[in-house]
Amino acid sequence: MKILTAAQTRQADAATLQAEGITSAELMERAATAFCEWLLNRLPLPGQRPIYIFCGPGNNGGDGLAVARQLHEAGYQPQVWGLPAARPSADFTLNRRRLPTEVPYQEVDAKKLPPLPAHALVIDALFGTGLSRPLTGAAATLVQHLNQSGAAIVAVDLPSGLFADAPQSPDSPVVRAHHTVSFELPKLAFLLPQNAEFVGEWEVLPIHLDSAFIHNTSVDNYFVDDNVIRGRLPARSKFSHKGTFGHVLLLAGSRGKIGASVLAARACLRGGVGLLTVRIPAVGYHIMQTSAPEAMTLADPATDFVTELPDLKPYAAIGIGPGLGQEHATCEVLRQLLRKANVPLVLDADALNLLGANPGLLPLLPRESLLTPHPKEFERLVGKPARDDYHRLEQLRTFAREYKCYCVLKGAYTTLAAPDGTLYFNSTGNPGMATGGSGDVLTGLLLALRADKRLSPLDAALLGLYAHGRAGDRAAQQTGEAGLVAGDLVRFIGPVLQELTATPPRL
Ligand SMILES: NC(=O)C1=CN([C@@H]2O[C@H](COP(=O)(O)OP(=O)(O)OC[C@H]3O[C@@H](n4cnc5c(N)ncnc54)[C@H](O)[C@@H]3O)[C@@H](O)[C@H]2O)[C@@H](O)CC1
Ligand SMILES: [K+]
Repeated sequence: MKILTAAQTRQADAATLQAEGITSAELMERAATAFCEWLLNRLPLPGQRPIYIFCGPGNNGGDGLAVARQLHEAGYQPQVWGLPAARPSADFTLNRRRLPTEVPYQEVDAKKLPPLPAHALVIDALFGTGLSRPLTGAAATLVQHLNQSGAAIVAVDLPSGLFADAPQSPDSPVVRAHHTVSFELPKLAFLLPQNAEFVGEWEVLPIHLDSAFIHNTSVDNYFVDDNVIRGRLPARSKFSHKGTFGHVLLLAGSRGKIGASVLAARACLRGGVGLLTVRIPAVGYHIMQTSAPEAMTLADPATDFVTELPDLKPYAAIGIGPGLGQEHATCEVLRQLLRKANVPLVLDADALNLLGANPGLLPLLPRESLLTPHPKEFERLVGKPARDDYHRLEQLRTFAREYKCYCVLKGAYTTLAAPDGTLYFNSTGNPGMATGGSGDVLTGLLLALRADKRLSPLDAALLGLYAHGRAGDRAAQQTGEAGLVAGDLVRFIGPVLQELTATPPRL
């Protein structure tokens, strides 16, 4: 799914009007109808809960007025409050006129704001994608009033005061919505941790914007949901053999962190790899042999950490990092690997910390390497903290472009940057996955998929991130979020990959 900017959304609206020969008021009616359907499925019967609709002067306010009319038609009695405005939009004015006389419309007086009972439902239709500057004056006072009311707030399209795709100034108030109900495509603002307190739960309802326009519009950001991923994993041919799915090497583990290498190895095996060899310090030899008997184990001559790079010839892809430690000798192994490898690399955890501590190694990264830092590891990689979440995304884009790599920033809506700077936001996963070892599982899974020659590097990465999150969602259904441990994810990798596999066309 594409993520459009506010400007592109306006163009999509215009393209839809032209392609369908409809008026902007008709498109507004479609948005209001979709919103009301969503709301009516959740509202108690009329009369049980007071509904207040706050409307701004533009088309977001126009949506609010159309919603008020439709709720009235459904038997509800909303109160409508409008911000005083010198030049309301044409569709605002039209819908203001269409508002039945039984629906009270009052202008907001910043000095005498309406009292809002805590059990009220507030619909925030003050500002949407047309917000052009931080809120001040009556609008700012009203937003603060709504936030302090304790009422449940549903925002139409965007919480008012929030920009769709840019940071807001820290002193501008923003509506703290419990739900944000938007149209057609998600907005970048919904995906950033710094906006979570304003956006709440979000939903995108289809209003059938012109699909040809959306198809032909190039974007910097994508949202990766089930529709994007399902069927991306090709079905296995009846005649495939273990060579088809590649022989991979995993360099991992150090004394006290052998578990990380075991989790990555198990995930790699469940990810469908043909053969797996693990390079591990001698202390982990027996542990690996008993915990993951399907893997071949190459013990390092050193007891506690990896000090020697094995012959790389047999391998279709190589992973390095889980539990590796940051010894000097291990850093030399990484340096040699970066110099010698001519197959896809997956780098995680201590391999990234070593890169961060030795930035001279970064230019050695082979093209299309896949790196999987969490925000702290990413900060070490780029050497400076981000000002905010938007800045971090730009750092991520720049990093991927500069080193021609795929770089994953782990977290809610884990974000993949491709070498061309495009960002892909993953939609699966839950807070239960914020637990030790879940990154090791991701590394193993990505390594298996990266070795699968049938998948492009982009598809391997997108599929791996999506499947990892979905395995986490399945696991959490059984264990609860708090009870989830990384090993639980491994059990669900197989079934989830099966669900995402392409099915042959029906006869
Ligand atoms: N494709 C879609 O998503 C559709 C969007 N529609 C709605 O249209 C909205 C966009 O409408 P508009 O472009 O009219 O924009 P808005 O309604 O978001 O706001 C624009 C108005 O607010 C004023 N304004 C901007 N910043 C301000 C500030 N800080 N303080 C005070 N006034 C400020 C502008 O001067 C203008 O009058 C969307 O958010 C959505 O709700 C729907 O009506 C139809 C379909
Ligand atoms: K709004």
